[in-house]
Amino acid sequence: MRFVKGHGTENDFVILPDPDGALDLGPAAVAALCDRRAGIGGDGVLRVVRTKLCPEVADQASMAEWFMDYRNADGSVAEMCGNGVRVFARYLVASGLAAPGEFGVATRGGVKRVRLASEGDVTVDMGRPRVLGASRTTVNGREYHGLNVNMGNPHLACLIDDPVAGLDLTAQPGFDREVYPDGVNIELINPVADHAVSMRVHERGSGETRSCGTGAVATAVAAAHAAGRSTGTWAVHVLGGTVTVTLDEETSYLAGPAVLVASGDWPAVLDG
Ligand SMILES: N[C@@H](CCC[C@H](N)C(=O)O)C(=O)O
Repeated sequence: MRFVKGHGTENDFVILPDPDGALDLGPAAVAALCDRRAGIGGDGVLRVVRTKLCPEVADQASMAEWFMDYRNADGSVAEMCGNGVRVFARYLVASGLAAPGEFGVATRGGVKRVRLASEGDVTVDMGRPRVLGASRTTVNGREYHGLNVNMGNPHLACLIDDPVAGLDLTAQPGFDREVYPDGVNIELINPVADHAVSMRVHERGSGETRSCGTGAVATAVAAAHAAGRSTGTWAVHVLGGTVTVTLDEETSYLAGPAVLVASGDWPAVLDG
């Protein structure tokens, strides 16, 4: 199996080209690939497969040739991955499967339009965030309150007073299972300037990651909400860099770097 490794602000992925849908990718194989000591290592897997070959998204085939089949590091399936779709687009262009410019990518959360040149930032139209009320989390015994934001996948975005730099997100934070029956991605946020925030994230299925694109949009939504706004552009500083989120009346945009760093075979095929 060929693989390519890439990341968006250090939210890192193993990309598996599978144009004809030949791979049988179970949770155990995904977890083995993502293992940082015994595998390649990653926060998730992006399988690259023709949309029309996948019954779960075949209705998107007329709008998007390629389906981003996203899996978390523990092998679970998620609806969307904002950094993943940007890295996926970078891979499509770099491998000649798509031309630079603007095109659609099929995801379990619907078609996402991406915009990129051969180099530079990748921007994705993330759709309209759905704000579903308030909820709370417990991190190392401290309770934090935040906004339930759905980006196709579930988020709890909490503005907090403690500096995010000092948080320990090693353990699974507590959350309300009635609000989030399928689990949740949890963002903890400090405003650092006007329209700029620092964010740490604990992702469903992957643990703490160094960035999360859907989480960055949820973060901007929570920051805007706290400021009594619904539109504007926010810089979201994460452990792996900075992404930019723009909210307008209709939709949201996520922009930032997306790079490919290596390729190889799994399991290793060695000469000699
Ligand atoms: N890192 C991603 C989100 C990946 C999916 C998430 N862990 C979930 O289970 O919903 C992003 O950049 O959005």
